Amino acid sequence: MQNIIDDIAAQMALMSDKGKVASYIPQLACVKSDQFAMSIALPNGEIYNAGCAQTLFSIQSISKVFTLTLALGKLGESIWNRVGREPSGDPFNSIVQLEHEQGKPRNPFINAGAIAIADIIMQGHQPKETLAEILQFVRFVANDDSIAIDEKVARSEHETGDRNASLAHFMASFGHFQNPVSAVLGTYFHHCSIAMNTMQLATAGLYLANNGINPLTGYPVISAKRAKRINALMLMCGHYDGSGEFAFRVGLPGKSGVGGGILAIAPGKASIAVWSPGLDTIGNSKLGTLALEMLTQQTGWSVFGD
Ligand SMILES: NC(=O)CC[C@H](N)C(=O)O
Repeated sequence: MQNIIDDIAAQMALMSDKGKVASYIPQLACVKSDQFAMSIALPNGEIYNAGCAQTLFSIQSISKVFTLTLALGKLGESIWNRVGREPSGDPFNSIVQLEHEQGKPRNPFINAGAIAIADIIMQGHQPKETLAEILQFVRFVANDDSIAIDEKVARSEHETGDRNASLAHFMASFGHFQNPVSAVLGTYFHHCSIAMNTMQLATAGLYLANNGINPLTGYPVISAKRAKRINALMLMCGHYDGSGEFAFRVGLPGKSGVGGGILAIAPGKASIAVWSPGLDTIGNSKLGTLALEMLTQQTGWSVFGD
């Protein structure tokens, strides 16, 4: 396994087109695009790393996997009254479907869906309390208490968050929100700004690769059925309008973030985190996707077979 990921990292270093770093969140535009990291965590506790696997990056939309898990834990299946379970086929920050579909976002991984999930989790509490709960959960599954929010990124998102504010206000206009829009947005911007490295992220995803149980601690995080369903959503919706392409090339449930990270789950086999900040035109990590494609080709881990 170490040879496989060392080889992938070496090949990535040779790529001339590493994609473009996100610039609509100014703080993310400062990140150097020539960085690459990959970590593969196995349910038996082994972890394999290549590249700058200790460098922290902004997990952005990957946080939506953790907030979805929390929301399901708090409110169970009733969350599906507020958020759908279908791929959107539209960009992550699109507003168009909301008008035709009574303010109900297609899925929990597009921005509108994740903002609705933030509202669901808050249950009348302040953003600070909700964020403490989200962080506590991420630290628990990553088995690492040092994980924190990057306040600079959160502020940067807030200052340039007109599109997300539009989505939130538009949904609120249908009477769906239970908390003030500004508080929901504050929660959303901050959970997107959690900073992690690939080692922490791969470890955090292990419960999804291991039937809902964190193999490092032995704690059941969620039921096996719920883990299966979250993986299904990641496969269908985790890369927005690039989800079909990701399934075609990589063949794993995966969730991308505009910070250049991807969390991919090979059920029963591994949790994989990859980071390379340069993005493709859809907003998914260019080299991250390529690295995962190489990995599934070499390991036969695609859920669709060799
Ligand atoms: N694709 C992403 O990672 C988007 C998340 C980012 N925080 C946003 O709201 O735009």
